[in-house]
Amino acid sequence: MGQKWTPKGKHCYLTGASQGLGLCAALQLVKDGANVSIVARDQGKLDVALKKMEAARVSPSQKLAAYSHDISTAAGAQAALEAVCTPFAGQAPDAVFLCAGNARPLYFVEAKEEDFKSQIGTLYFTALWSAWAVAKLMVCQKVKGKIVFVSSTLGLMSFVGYAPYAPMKFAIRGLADTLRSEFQLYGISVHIYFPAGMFTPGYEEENKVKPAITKKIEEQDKACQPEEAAAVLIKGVKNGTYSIAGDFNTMVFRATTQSSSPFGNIFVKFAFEVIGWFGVPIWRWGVDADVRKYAPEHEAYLKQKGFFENEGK
Ligand SMILES: NC(=O)C1=CN([C@@H]2O[C@H](COP(=O)(O)OP(=O)(O)OC[C@H]3O[C@@H](n4cnc5c(N)ncnc54)[C@H](OP(=O)(O)O)[C@@H]3O)[C@@H](O)[C@H]2O)C=CC1
Ligand SMILES: CCCCCCCCCCCCCCCC(=O)[C@@H](N)CO
Repeated sequence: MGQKWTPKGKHCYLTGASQGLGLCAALQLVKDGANVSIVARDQGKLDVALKKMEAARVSPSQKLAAYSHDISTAAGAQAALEAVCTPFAGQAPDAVFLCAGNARPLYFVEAKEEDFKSQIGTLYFTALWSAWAVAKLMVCQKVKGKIVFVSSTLGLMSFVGYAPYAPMKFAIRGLADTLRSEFQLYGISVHIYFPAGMFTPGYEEENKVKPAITKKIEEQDKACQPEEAAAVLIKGVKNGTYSIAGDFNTMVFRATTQSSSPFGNIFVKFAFEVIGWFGVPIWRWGVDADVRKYAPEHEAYLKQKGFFENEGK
């Protein structure tokens, strides 16, 4: 409390940082003078990312590294953490940013078993297993570090198309709320970030499969550049903010779904809550009407895809 956290000279570990939000956050931490380790799967993208980090370094003594691991399993997350800690003599990182994730927006009845499983893996398990491995190491070594989760506006509300995705972002919030409480036992601080849309490579990918009605609803959310989103995230962590959000809509949904987590200034929270009491139902009436109006077009779409002949299989 009071004093700001400074990344300079600290070891920051970011998952999912070969592109998008994670890479932008990594670059900002490099510019702040931190030692930065990143993990993702694709080696080619990691090589490019590491070059960008090297170009951003502010001191020759900064340790910058990139490792390829699939962290959607407990063993993968453990192996990644061990690799990341090796240049630091096995010492736990000072701050961990859990940015790995991707989105596969699909209609629930059209999604395959693998679609759900893969979203559980890339969204929830990447966060859970890394947080678990890191926390155990921090507790053993008495490192009073930081663990930063990345949820989404869709961790506070949801709508058509996000059945494989939003529940995982809600789950991350449940985990972060629990650990914020529990890790006071060790002096480890927990943060959670709720970004709205960001123009990242992942966003472009998800838009290739995103249902038209989902796209239409999302038009009301102006996506931002990931650099901007990363700046909001890092500022929140530096300030010691538990629940971090950078845009109006997210702040409204957060204020109306606060649960037991800390909310910062009570007057600000109250103002957003009042806006939400009226704004959210009005928004929902409009969206629900759009969804119902879309039903005939959706039925035609399912028919054209042969959904009915295959009995949904
Ligand atoms: N973009 C947006 O509009 C929004 C995004 N978010 C969330 O923010 C986070 C970052 O999103 P964004 O930057 O758009 O995502 P991107 O898809 O652009 O980048 C995701 C990163 O995660 C890595 N990754 C994915 N799965 C794994 C895995 N199993 N093991 C290791 N690394 C993995 C990817 O690399 P590789 O595939 O090579 O492993 C990549 O580096 C995600 O959690 C996302 O859900 C939240 C709200 C909005
Ligand atoms: C008063 C209330 C007004 C409300 C207007 C709300 C508009 C809808 C907001 C939807 C935003 C979704 C962003 C998250 C995207 C995401 O996480 C995925 N795309 C993953 O990458």
